[in-house]
Amino acid sequence: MKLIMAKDYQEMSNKAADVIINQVKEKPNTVLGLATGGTVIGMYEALIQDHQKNNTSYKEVHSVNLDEYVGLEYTNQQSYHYYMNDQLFSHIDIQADNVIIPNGLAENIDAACQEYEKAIAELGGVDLQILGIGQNGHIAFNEPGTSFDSITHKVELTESTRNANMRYFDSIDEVPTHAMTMGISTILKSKQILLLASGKSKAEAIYNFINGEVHESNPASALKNHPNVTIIADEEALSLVEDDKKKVLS
Ligand SMILES: N[C@@H]1[C@@H](O)[C@H](O)[C@@H](COP(=O)(O)O)O[C@@H]1O
Repeated sequence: MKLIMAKDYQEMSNKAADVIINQVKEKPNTVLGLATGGTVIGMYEALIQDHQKNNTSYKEVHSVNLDEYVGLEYTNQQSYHYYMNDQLFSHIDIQADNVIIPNGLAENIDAACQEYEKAIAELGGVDLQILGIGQNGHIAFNEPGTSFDSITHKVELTESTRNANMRYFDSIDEVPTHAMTMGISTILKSKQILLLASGKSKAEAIYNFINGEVHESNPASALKNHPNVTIIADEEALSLVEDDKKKVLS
């Protein structure tokens, strides 16, 4: 596991964008695994700026997203379909047909989960997966206690996650109770993983991830079993991690 330290949110975002840009330049038909949430917005902004300035092209890129709420219309601004179009896809030259996001509106969610897993496999797997981390260590919507063997599945969101995500909704009642998410084993199949964290609210999760043992009570800890993981975190997110630990990892 490698650690790239950043001063603040902006620097974290720029460094993460650079990893993606280099990947896409090296392999134009890259399969990108994308995330939603507040953490990655600055990274998407940096990608858009680079696309406008340097013409980095996403024409041959395929993307798969980590998760989606169950039951939210795609026109709902809080759906991850809406988010991805709004924050990234409508600003770059990625082709609509090359984008897949879990179908949280499917009549049969279990079947849709299986299809999603198959669709990722048919693309040859994810080359570079971007991840945020929840305050309770969740990755995508894999909450504490999720099996490390899990594949794409439907989950009931914990109160802690619904509360953390409430800031995007008008009230807690509007926050969906369920989501569809790539499983932990789906995520671990990615060839390279980039985990981003910014701010004090993530300090404990990052400390537990770096120092804690590998255990299903901490979903992020599964990443320690992966051969190619890079954390990009800012000073606040790293504020609880000991200096020697940071040195060893960077
Ligand atoms: N499902 C998403 C995750 O994919 C995201 O990484 C995490 C952190 O979100 P944020 O970046 O807004 O802190 O929580 C959300 O619930």
